[in-house]
Amino acid sequence: MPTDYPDMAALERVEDELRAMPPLVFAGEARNLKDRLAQVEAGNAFLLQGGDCAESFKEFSTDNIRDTLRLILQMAVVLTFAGRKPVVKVGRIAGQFAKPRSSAIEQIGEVELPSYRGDIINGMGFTPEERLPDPQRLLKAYHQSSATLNLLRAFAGGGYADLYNIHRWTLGFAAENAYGAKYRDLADKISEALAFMAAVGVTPETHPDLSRVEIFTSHEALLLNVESAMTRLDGATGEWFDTSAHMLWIGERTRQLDGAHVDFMKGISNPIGVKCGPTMEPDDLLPLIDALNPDNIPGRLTLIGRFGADKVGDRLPALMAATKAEGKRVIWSIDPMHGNTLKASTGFKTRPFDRILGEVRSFIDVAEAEGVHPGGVHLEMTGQNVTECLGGAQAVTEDDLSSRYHTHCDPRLNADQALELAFLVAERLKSGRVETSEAA
Ligand SMILES: O=C[C@H](O)[C@H](O)COP(=O)(O)O
Ligand SMILES: C=C(OP(=O)(O)O)C(=O)O
Ligand SMILES: [Mn+2]
Repeated sequence: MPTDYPDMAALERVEDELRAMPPLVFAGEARNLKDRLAQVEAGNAFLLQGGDCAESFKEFSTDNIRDTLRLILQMAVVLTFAGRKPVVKVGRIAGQFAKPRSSAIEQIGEVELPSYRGDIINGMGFTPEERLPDPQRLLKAYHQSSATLNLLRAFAGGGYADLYNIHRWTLGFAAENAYGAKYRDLADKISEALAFMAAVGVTPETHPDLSRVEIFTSHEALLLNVESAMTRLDGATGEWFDTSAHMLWIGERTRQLDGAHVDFMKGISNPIGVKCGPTMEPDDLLPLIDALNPDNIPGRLTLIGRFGADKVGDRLPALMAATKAEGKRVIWSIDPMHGNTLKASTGFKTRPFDRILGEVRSFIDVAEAEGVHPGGVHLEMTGQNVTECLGGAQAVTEDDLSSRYHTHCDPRLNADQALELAFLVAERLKSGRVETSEAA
């Protein structure tokens, strides 16, 4: 529970308001996601989870939401085509506002101020006023999440995500480079396949799923006062659901077995994730799994490794071997972002694309060696043409970082880099296709 609001009574009033707000998602939708994730656990599908590190009030716009969705759709098409498996699409979106920070204090020169903790708590500007927690921000984040979700639902079901529109998704800056061209080739092949299917009678009229997609939302369940205020009883089943998102995850800094975050997540029935960092041992992981998924329900629990390209090969095998040996029905996914952050000589927080890719590759290697399905990727990315991560086909350099560095917290892959990563993962999934489906 945050205690550093200047007016705690005002915070409590806002929490009461949130308790009275309509849910952002329904229990049935969260259950649907759990079913889709059970297919990932069984090795029959792949999880693509991605979006901003930190959503912000400033970057809230129709274009940003559309471009993030477009990128997710493009990546999903690439992964589906290669892997021949459905891709479960989960955005870090419509609620991903709160940030855990390494340090409670930020110092610039002689001045020390409380750190920025995400727009849902305080402001990014380096002034005492901005850094003061303001409860009204909780309501602003709720309403922004609601509008974001509304637009996502409209795009997902109202024609934009129609596979017959696949060529329209190529519009945008990513269209002009090597991976844009590769994407256009793929889109051509899919259009041909759709034309063939239409000729044999499979059309959106007979198969409405061809013209809509399922997109789910997720964020880190960091602010337990907010998550509790959004938790509702599902009358149909008597289960509690956190209705702020379909899926919630526990961050690397708050995954203590006897901690409040684990305790909260035990009580909700949404599908959940846990970040697994380089200090985690099998003896930490197994009790955590028992606490969070005591009935071993497939689709309930996703383990999101985030070790660093240099550590994943050392740290992951024992964890994967333990979950396999103990028959734990969990999904293994990889977040190749948070273990690969460094400070550029110019002072910007950044991540080299080759390390990000390296961690994904090692993850797939380890999973194959352990006979485990490499179930998914968890990415910080944006549909915008930002310069936050180094490298990629467009070779963003340290000097380029300052030109379009817009993130409110961690460096994100831009649309080019994310699409490139999807193609490279797709190639690996393609080559592992036979073994993976046998293992499933
Ligand atoms: O998104 C994750 C964390 O909030 C972030 O990596 C912490 O960054 P910091 O080390 O700059 O606080
Ligand atoms: C805080 C995050 O990651 P982690 O908990 O893995 O550091 C995040 O996903 O933004
Ligand atoms: Mn982050």
